Amino acid sequence: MTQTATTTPIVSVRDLSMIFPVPGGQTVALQDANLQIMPSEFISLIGPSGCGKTTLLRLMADLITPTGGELTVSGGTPRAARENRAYGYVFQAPALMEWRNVLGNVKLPLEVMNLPREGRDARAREMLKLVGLEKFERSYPWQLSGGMQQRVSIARALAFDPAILLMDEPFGALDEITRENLNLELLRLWRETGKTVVFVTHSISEAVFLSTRVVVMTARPGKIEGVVNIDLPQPRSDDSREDPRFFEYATQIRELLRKGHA
Ligand SMILES: Nc1ncnc2c1ncn2[C@@H]1O[C@H](COP(=O)(O)OP(=O)(O)OP(=O)(O)O)[C@@H](O)[C@H]1O
Repeated sequence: MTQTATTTPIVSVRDLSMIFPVPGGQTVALQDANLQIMPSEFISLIGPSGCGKTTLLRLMADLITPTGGELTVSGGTPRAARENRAYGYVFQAPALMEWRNVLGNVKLPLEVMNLPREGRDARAREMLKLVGLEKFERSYPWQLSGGMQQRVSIARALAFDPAILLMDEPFGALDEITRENLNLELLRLWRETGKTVVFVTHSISEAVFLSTRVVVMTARPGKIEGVVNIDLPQPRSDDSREDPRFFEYATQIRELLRKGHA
């Protein structure tokens, strides 16, 4: 039984396409993508602007419907997965409600989902502890740094215990040091929770550092150019960045990006 659980993909993408009609034509945002994501993997999607990274994430989250191919999540439709609260979504901007304090923001999805009132505070506090913000539950978003705000939005995304965390360039707007710290925190959180993470980034080093596999995408049409297994030891640490293989993986990804560009 355990074996079945570990060999069945949590996300299965087969010949998936997304074509948007645009004035005077169409945009092929994603063409014939194939990808199998196993439970508890950390997958990064990397590629130039317009290669379909966000489109792929939005398809998985059932925010848009594919124009071709097949996509299953936990063996069912993306809609069923959404209804089963399989997804937590983290955007580039933290998108917190300014008039709610930190606890109120993290509790929001639990209120929207109509979860029992008694459990909401406890659950929100638990998530704040997980992201190291338990002392800030009464603060308002404007009182927090950008990195702290993004941690609140991660806690919010985790509040109803989704199996899959979809993250669309969550650290793109942060300075390098804050970003590296949050990378380490995210990995700790990933190890502790066993979530499957699908993470969009423009940074090759961020993708190598975080991921078990990196999906390299190219634009016009948006497609998957290749997938690179990142076989660096776990848990990753600052030392991982000094590992000679780190540079080899980065070079491999850069070459795939160049190939797609050419
Ligand atoms: N709703 C839409 N209607 C029309 N075109 C769209 C729509 N959504 C995305 N596109 C187009 O599809 C292509 C892929 O977009 P997508 O946002 O997935 O790219 P991306 O790789 O996430 O880019 P970025 O790195 O800039 O966020 C782009 O050419 C984009 O303009």
